[in-house]
Amino acid sequence: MQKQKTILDFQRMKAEGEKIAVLTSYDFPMTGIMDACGIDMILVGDSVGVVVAGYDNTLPVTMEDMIYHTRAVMRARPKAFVVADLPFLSYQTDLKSARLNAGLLVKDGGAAAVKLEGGVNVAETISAITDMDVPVMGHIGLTPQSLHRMGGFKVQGKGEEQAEKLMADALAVERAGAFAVVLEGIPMSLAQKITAELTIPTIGIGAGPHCDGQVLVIHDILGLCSKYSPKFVKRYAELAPLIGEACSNYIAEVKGGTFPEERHGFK
Ligand SMILES: Nc1nc(=O)c2c([nH]1)NC[C@@H]1CN(c3ccc(C(=O)N[C@@H](CCC(=O)O)C(=O)O)cc3)CN21
Ligand SMILES: CC(C)C(=O)C(=O)O
Ligand SMILES: [Mg+2]
Repeated sequence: MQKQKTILDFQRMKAEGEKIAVLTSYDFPMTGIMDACGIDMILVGDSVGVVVAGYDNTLPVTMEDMIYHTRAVMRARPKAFVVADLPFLSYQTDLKSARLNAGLLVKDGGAAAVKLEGGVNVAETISAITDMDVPVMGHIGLTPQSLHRMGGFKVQGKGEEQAEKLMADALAVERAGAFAVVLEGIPMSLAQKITAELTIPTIGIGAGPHCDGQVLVIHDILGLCSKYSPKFVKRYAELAPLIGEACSNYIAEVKGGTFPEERHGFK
C-alpha cells in the first residue's frame, strides 16, 4: 500500500536526491489514474482555465472554479499531496482575503496546501497563510498571472540583474515559510543555482534538469492542448487523434445504423 504523501516527504526527497514528480489534475478520473501510477504531488492548477475552460490565459479563473475542481480531485482520495492554485485576485488585494481564500481551498476544496505566484512582493502574504498552518508553495519566474507585466509568456531571469532579482525572490519565498517553490520559465543555470542555494525543494517547469522536481500540465503531456506548445513540454502520448478516431467511428455507426444494436437495448 502506498502511503499518504506529506510535506516531510518532499524535504527528505530533496535531501536524498530523489526527484519529485508533479502533474496537474482537475478531475476525478484523471486523478485516479495518475495517483495509481505513484505521482508524488498533484497540482490543481489555475491552468484549468486554459486547458479545460478554453480561456487564453489564467486570469479569468475564480475561487469557485478552483474549489469545484479541487473537490473533484479529492474525491479520488489521492495518496499524492494535493496543492491548489490561488487564482488571480484571490490573494493580491489584502492579507485578510488571502488568508480567507487559502483557507477555503483547504476547508471547502480539501487541498493540503496552496500555491501563489510572486517573490519578494508576496513574502508577507506567504507568511500570513503559513501562520495559520496552511502550507504554501511559491511560484517564481514566468508567473502566468503577471502576463501583462511580462508582455507575454516570456522566459524570465535573463541577464545578471534579472537573475539576481529572481534569486532574491527565491530566498524571500523560502524565508516567508514556503515548503517548496515552482521555478517556471527561467534559464537552467539560474534554476541550478537557486536549487543549490535553497533548503526547500524546487519544482521546475521550463527550468531545466537541475531542479529537485518537475511539474507539467497533464493535457500538455497527453497531446490534448494545442493552444500553447512551449519548448519545455514533452508529449508522452498523442491522445487527440485517438479521441477523434473514436468519435468518428461512433458518428459513422450511428449514421449507418450499426450502433446501437439490439444487445445494447433492454427487453
Ligand atoms: N496548457 C498550458 N500549459 C502551460 O504550461 C501553461 C498554460 N497552459 N497556461 C498558463 C501558462 C502559460 N504558459 C506558457 C505558455 C507559453 C509559453 C511559451 O510559448 N514560451 C516560449 C518562450 C518565449 C520566450 O521567452 O521567448 C517557448 O518557446 O517555450 C510559455 C509558458 C505556461 N502555462
Ligand atoms: C504549471 C503550473 C506550475 C501551474 O501553475 C498551473 O498549472 O496552473
Ligand atoms: Mg498556475
